[in-house]
Amino acid sequence: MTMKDLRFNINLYVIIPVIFAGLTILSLLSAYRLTRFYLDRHLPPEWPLLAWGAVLTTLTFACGLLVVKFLIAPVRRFVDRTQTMGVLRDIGMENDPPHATGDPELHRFERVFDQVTEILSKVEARTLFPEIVGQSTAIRAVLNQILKVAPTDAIVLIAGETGTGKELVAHSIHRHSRHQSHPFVAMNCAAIPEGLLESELFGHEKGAFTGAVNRKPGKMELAGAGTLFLDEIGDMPLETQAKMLRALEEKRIVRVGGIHPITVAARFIAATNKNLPEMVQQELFRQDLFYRLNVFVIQLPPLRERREDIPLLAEHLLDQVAPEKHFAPATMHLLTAHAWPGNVRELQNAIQSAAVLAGATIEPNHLPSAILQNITTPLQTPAPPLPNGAAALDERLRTIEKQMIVNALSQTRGVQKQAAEILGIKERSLWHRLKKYEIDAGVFKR
Ligand SMILES: Nc1ncnc2c1ncn2[C@@H]1O[C@H](COP(=O)(O)OP(=O)(O)OP(=O)(O)O)[C@@H](O)[C@H]1O
Repeated sequence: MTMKDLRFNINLYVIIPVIFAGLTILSLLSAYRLTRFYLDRHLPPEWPLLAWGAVLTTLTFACGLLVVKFLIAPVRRFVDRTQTMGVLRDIGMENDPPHATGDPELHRFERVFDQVTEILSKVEARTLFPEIVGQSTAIRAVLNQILKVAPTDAIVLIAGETGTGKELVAHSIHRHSRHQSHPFVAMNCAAIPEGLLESELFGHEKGAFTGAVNRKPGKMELAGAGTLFLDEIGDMPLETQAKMLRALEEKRIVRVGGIHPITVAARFIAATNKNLPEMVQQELFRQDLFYRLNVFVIQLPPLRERREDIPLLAEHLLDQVAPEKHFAPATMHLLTAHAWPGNVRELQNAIQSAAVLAGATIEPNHLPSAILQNITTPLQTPAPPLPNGAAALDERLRTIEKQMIVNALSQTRGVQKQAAEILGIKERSLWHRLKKYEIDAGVFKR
């Protein structure tokens, strides 16, 4: 805290109580003097005292108003200005629950402050983690966890389905840690043949086994004082797990075929898409290693549980491969509705291939067939924002109807007869609706 802040605090916290205490003392003294004055002259002091009391009450009331005005005015100015900026959601008080009590103005302040804090936290996340795209609550919680754990040396276990961004998160932890100026070394335990895993991890001496023609440092050594990211740790064989545990506990390793211990300075981050507790129960994963790894767990949510991130991610991923292209609204609806079992990686691949096929606009028929066939939640597709909170029911129904038609046509790859059957309407009726909504069934044909 600077000296200036300190002076401001002392001023506010001392001056206001001093003003009111001073007013009370003055009132007491003047009332005492007034009573004495009248009693000394054998006159009744009641009426003069009452009049004096009224003057003092008005004075104190005015002082209170001034203080409140002095304190509230800048807050109100700030709130008014932010409300006209348009970045805040409409905070109409009509949405307040009927039992809401208290000053509506304070309610308004509270809501604006909440939204401003939310926006600032998004801005902070964007600045600190430009590589991690997403504004869902789940992703923001993950970013907070990264910020918390990165400066510590704690082992981190990142759990999540394939393609959810585990390696990306491990990288971000490294970038925000004291190890950032040292290497980030990643090793996928599932991608290395069982017999070679130990030598990859700990290194080997020349002649340690057939083919070991030279001494080779392992990933732990290569990471130095950096970060070692062990992906798919659930696929590590039990024997290697025992050695890994020892390395984590003793912070020392011995190369395969070697005798000299080497100190390990790297920070460990592990990731898995398997259910490790279940594997422990089935004795496929060592319990002691699991406890050692299970210190700080970051659970990455699958994409289908944070659908609000899909449009952002899709735009970001398209920007990386074809910034001049854009999505047709129907394509974005389909992307948002898909279940994405392969998560962000699947989305990335879908966008890459669609960008190759498409011209300036990516239409539904440019998407991989799995996305067109595998529509799981047609009605959960978010409707485009409506013009105002009290938008007509008709408009909402039109949007839902249009989405259902688009989804049905996507499923049937533009075959109107089948689409009409899915929708439970006559083909003629579908034809009329296509005309009404200006939907070109041809774009769904592949
Ligand atoms: N939130 C995100 N923002 C931007 N890109 C992302 C995000 N999440 C994942 N990606 C991208 O998706 C791809 C897959 O991510 P990553 O390799 O980190 O997933 P993973 O969970 O480690 O996958 P696996 O389990 O298959 O190893 C990467 O290209 C990554 O950059």
